[in-house]
Amino acid sequence: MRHIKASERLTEKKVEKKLHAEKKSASQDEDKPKEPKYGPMPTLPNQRLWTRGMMVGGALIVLMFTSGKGREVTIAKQAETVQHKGQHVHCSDDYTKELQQYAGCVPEQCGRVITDGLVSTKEAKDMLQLAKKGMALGGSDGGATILDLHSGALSKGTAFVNVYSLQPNLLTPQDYKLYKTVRTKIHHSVAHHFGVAADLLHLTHPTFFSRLTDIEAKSPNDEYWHPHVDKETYEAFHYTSLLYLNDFGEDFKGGRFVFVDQDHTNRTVEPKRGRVSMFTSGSENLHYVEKVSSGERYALTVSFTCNIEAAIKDPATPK
Ligand SMILES: O=C(O)CCC(=O)C(=O)O
Ligand SMILES: [Fe+2]
Repeated sequence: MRHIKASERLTEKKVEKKLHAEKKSASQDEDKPKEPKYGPMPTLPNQRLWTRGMMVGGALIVLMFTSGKGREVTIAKQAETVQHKGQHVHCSDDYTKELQQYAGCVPEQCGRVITDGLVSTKEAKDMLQLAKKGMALGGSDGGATILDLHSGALSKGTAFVNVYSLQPNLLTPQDYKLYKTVRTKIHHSVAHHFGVAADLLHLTHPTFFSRLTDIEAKSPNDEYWHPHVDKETYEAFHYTSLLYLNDFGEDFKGGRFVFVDQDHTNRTVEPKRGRVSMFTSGSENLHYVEKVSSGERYALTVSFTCNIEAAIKDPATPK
């Protein structure tokens, strides 16, 4: 067992409190008690009550079978500014095996947090330019182009090329600096919100820029809209974060991020430039991205692990 320092304990307590408070306010938002609209219910003779009850019950059953859709809640709209808005979600069993091995790092409190303002609009704009510069050297034939500045992988046609082989001096010293500044901010924010000491958390593969469009998929890599669990795709993942680089509804249509929750509720995040979404990577956070219907949607996926063997380094100037 790792000995948790008193100061860390305090931080964890605070985070726990914060997540509780956020959960409370989130559910309060969603389930505000309504004033009775039509005044008190009239009292009815027993028989009529029965018939009424049967009718209402029947209608409910029909509704359940015909709608089958559950409800939708928006966690963060593009037009609003949110600060650490999120929910607690009961952790899945996905981490049980690792709890001892990576004590103090593996999620024990699961959920998601969305925050604007951590990454400035200027930083997000500059990151977008960086993504565009790299992607100009390739691009998928289908709807999803990815650029991984750690490995150099870039979609081209229906396969991948290495941007550093194509252009060794692609990134300027300012580019490296910007990338590192932004990813360090996200790193500390993930650590803080999930109550983990930042040095126990490591950046992992794949961490990449994405550009999503409405172009028809040409390879399985282009099919970005399937519901999935990040930890099932990449075992080392413990925390996933996303930085959105442009705006839903303005730069592109469709492309909202959707958490598919066990309570038959889809909880949606609308991408907004500079918005960061962080969540635990297990099956408590099943999610998908809606198909983009027009425009180009840019984001950066930043992935974290507790397993130092799966750690990757920041991109650095070639020697
Ligand atoms: O771009 C997004 O909003 C999410 C992408 C995603 O689900 C992923 O990279 O695993
Ligand atoms: Fe994902």
